[in-house]
Amino acid sequence: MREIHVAVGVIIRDGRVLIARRPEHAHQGGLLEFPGGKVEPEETVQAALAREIAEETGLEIPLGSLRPVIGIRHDYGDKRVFLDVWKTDQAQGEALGREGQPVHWVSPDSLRDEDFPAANRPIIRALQLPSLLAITGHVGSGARGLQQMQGAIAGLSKTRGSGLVVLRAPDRSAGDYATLAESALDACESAGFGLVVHGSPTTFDDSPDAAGLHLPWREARRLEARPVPDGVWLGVSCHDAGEIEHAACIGADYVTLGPVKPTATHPGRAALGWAEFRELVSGARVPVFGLGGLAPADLAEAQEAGGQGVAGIRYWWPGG
Ligand SMILES: Nc1nc2c([nH]c(=O)n2[C@@H]2O[C@H](COP(=O)(O)OP(=O)(O)OP(=O)(O)O)[C@@H](O)[C@H]2O)c(=O)[nH]1
Repeated sequence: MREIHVAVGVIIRDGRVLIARRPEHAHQGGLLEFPGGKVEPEETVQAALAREIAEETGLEIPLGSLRPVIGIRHDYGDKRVFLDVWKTDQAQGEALGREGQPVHWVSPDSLRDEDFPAANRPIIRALQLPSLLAITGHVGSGARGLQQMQGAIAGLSKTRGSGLVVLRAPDRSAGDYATLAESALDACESAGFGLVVHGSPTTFDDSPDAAGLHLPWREARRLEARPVPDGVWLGVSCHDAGEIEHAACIGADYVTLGPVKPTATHPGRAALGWAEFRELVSGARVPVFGLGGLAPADLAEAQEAGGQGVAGIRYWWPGG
C-alpha cells in the first residue's frame, strides 16, 4: 500500500491550538484533527500546508514561520500515512470552518488521545511536553545535598517557568532514592515543575505521585508493555534506531537520544553529531530530546533537526 504524505499544521495563538472535526464520511471521520491534508506531487510540505489551511480555515500562513514538530508513520490497515507535522504561531486572520466543519482553539493540555486518530498520539505528546528536560547531576549526601537540589530546582523555575525535572541518582539504594524523590517532589511542586523519577517500574511504584518515569535503556529493554498508567510521562534513554522503536512499542511518551556532542560524563562514547541525530529523529514515532553536551543554546538546532528539544544536566545543575 502506498504511503500518503500528509501535511499537518499545529497553529498556535495565545497558547491555544486550532483543531477541527473531521467530517463523518471521511477517513477517521468524526474524530478531531489538526488542519492539513495531502501533499500534492511537486508541492513542498510547507506549500501544501498553507494551501490546505487556507482552504479549510481561511487562515494565512507565512511559509517562513513554519517549524518542524514531528514526523509520524502510521498504518491504519486501510491506509498508510506519513504525518509531516509543522507549527506556526503567526497565522493571520480569523479561523472559520470553511468546509462546514467546527473549528476550535483549545489548550494543548486539554487534548485527549481518544478524540483523535491513533496516529496523532505523538503529536499531542509533543505539544504537551516542554522543550527542555532538566536532568539532575550528582546529589550530595545529607542535608547539604538536599538543600543544593532544592535550590537548583527553585532556581530553574525562575528562569524556565515550568517543565519537567528528571531525578537521576543511580548510586542510591531504592529506599534512599524514594526519600530523595519525596523532597524533590516537594521542591518541584513549589516551583511548578513535574518530577520524573528515574529507574525501574518499581521506582515509580515507590513514588506514585511523580509526574513520570524515565527508564534507562537497560530497564526499558526488558519490558514488553507500558509499565505506568496513561497520564504519567514515560521516557526512555535511547542511543540508536532500534532502541527508539522499542521505546515506541512499549508506549513511551518521549525518548532521549545521545550523546549528540561529546560529554565529560561519558567520555568513551562516540558522539552522534547533528546529522545522525536528524536522521534518527526522522525515523522516530515519539518526540525525541537531544542529550549529551547540550544546553538551551542548542535548542534551535535540535528543533530544526525535528527534535522535541534538549535534555541536560550542566546547564542548570550546580557544578554541572
Ligand atoms: N488533516 C489531518 N489528517 C490526519 C490527522 N491525523 C491523521 O491520522 N490524519 C490522516 O491523514 C490523512 C489526510 O487526510 P485528509 O482527508 O485530511 O486529506 P485531504 O484533505 O487532502 O483529503 P481528501 O482529498 O481525501 O479530501 C487521512 O487519512 C487522515 O485520517 C490530522 O491530525 N490532520
